[in-house]
Amino acid sequence: MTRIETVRLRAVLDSRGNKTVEADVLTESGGFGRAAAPSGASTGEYEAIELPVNEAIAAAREHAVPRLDGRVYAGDQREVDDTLRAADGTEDFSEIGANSAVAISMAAAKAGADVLGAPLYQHLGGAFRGENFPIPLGNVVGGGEHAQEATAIQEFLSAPVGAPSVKDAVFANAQVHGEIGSLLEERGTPAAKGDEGAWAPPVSDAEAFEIVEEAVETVSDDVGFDIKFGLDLAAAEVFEDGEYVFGDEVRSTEEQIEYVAGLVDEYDLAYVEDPLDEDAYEAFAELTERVGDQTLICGDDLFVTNTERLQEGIDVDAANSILIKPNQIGTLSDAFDAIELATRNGYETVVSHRSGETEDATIAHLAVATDAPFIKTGTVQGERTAKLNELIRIADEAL
Ligand SMILES: C=C(OP(=O)(O)O)C(=O)O
Ligand SMILES: [Mg+2]
Repeated sequence: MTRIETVRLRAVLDSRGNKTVEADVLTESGGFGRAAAPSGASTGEYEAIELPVNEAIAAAREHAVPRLDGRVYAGDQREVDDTLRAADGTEDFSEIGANSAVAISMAAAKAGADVLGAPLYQHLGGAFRGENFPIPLGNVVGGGEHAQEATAIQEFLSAPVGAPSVKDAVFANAQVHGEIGSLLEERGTPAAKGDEGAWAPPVSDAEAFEIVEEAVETVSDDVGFDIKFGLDLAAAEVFEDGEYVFGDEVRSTEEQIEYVAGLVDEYDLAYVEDPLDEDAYEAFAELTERVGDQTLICGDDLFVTNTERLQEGIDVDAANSILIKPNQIGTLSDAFDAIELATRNGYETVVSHRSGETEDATIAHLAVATDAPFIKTGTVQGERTAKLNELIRIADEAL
């Protein structure tokens, strides 16, 4: 049986060198699951609360663990996650921390899968899961909150939309990353890397567009399938007193809509995340009305994986896509609910990492389990390749 015997919590390192929560779930029959919480830097105002790690662990040990040990089945994800919510008692996990909650939720899912002898994506997706694989959106150039002295736009994302397989797509993104490294070297532009492993060169956004466009064209020609690119503008981070301040460029809301619509046309962008502020439902709707049939307009800080905020967006046609980050909302069940609501309403889902990550690969399984058309989980660097390589293994049935 999958009844939880013990939940263990500890602090481990994330990719930024910060502490994060890791959970082990052991079941009475010897099942085992381990998972760690990721952590954002450009966090949305409406996200569930990440507590300081020692506080989150102490609070979860006091309030959640006694309700789980010996009482709840790890294989019953809803029961695990309802128990976490009941133990917390707040809307936003401010008592036990969304970092403790999501680590326990994901570890329980893995323990449930272990007892069943099934891969995690199979346990989460069930027998009638579809057979699609997500297209990986790979961060290749970036700045914003993820790197100093780099682009004002947070992420330029390679989007290998024509790749014949997930493996081809993953390798193509890495090739685009490598090509950009060569282009920067040719230009004599020194470039560090940002938190997610993307190049973080000291260039303007306009220059970055030219470099990324050239790289995706070169690699697309080489591999023989279509590669586009997209953006995460993370606009809420630069919205100040009613204006969008991207480096030296300051724009009103109408100007920002005009600017982004122009970029979609000029670069045939496949994907545009958070082009406007996290409260700007109407402005989002205006942009979606203009270019939503040409590209994905995706809400990250806008929706924060929260069904209530997503429903508000659906009501006004604010976007046509949602980013899914389990730690934004606190449990896998909540993330599933957001995916289901999105899918029912014709929104595309993009399962996503955070800028602070660990080797945990749960999101690769979540994307496959839910038939998500996209996954955003970086391009290179160990904590990113952990998810990408897991996707390749899933496709290869090699788990
Ligand atoms: C992954 C992102 O960054 P962070 O985790 O810093 O929110 C994002 O904004 O989509
Ligand atoms: Mg984002």
